[in-house]
Amino acid sequence: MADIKIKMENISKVFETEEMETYALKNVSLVISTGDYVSISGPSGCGKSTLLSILGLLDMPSRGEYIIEDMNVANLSLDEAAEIRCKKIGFVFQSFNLIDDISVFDNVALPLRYRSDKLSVKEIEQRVKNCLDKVNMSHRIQHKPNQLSGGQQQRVAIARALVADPAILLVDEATGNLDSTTGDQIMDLLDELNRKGTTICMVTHESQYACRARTQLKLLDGEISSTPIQQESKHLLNA
Ligand SMILES: Nc1ncnc2c1ncn2[C@@H]1O[C@H](COP(=O)(O)OP(=O)(O)OP(=O)(O)O)[C@@H](O)[C@H]1O
Repeated sequence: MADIKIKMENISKVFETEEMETYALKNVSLVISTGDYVSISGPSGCGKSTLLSILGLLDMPSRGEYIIEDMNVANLSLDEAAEIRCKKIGFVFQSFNLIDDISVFDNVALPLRYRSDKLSVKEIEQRVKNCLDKVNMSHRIQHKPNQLSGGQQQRVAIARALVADPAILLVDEATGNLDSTTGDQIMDLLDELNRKGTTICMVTHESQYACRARTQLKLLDGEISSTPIQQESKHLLNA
């Protein structure tokens, strides 16, 4: 049986104000195994961002179980969540969120420098170079982000997301700021990273990208509305 990276059971998220309760997620259950490639799609307001925020420990569920690599993470304090997020989650956003004042090298090194367990300078250098190789950006290591094209900036952002060797890469509309050709190239890169072993969970509203994923989840009104095109493996939903 494949290694389970992520397991959610009956995750619900309710946003409460004095006047009303909004159920953004209702009893969502899913399993993501090592090497999976999962897409999450659905109409505006169906809960995609909420699910990604909870997967990425940016927000906590109201109810339910959330396990990352055997660790129960459903009820962490903000500080605990930040520490685990740093080590276990790689994020790629629509806006590349790179820092323009520092080099590509330093942007990619950032997640390693903010960890509580410090790595040696040499190890940081090796990891950064290795990740820039993976995304074909080694030739721009001393450039600043604003000297790069949009597609190149997204490649650097992907390298930064991979540098801490996370359990999973969470991708939020990675192609939203790119023209279609560059967007396709970024998707090709994600496909390649997945073929080489990176576990990916991606939110997209583009059906031609969603269907590249092996497991395609559709959300509707906070619930998983369709089971994936099921493979022989363990991407079981609502188990
Ligand atoms: N902070 C909040 N307070 C109250 N309701 C919220 C809050 N955040 C999200 N919601 C509600 O939760 C539901 C899911 O929102 P979410 O942002 O996850 O949807 P989405 O699928 O990502 O939408 P989009 O594709 O438009 O970005 C929506 O009905 C939204 O109005």
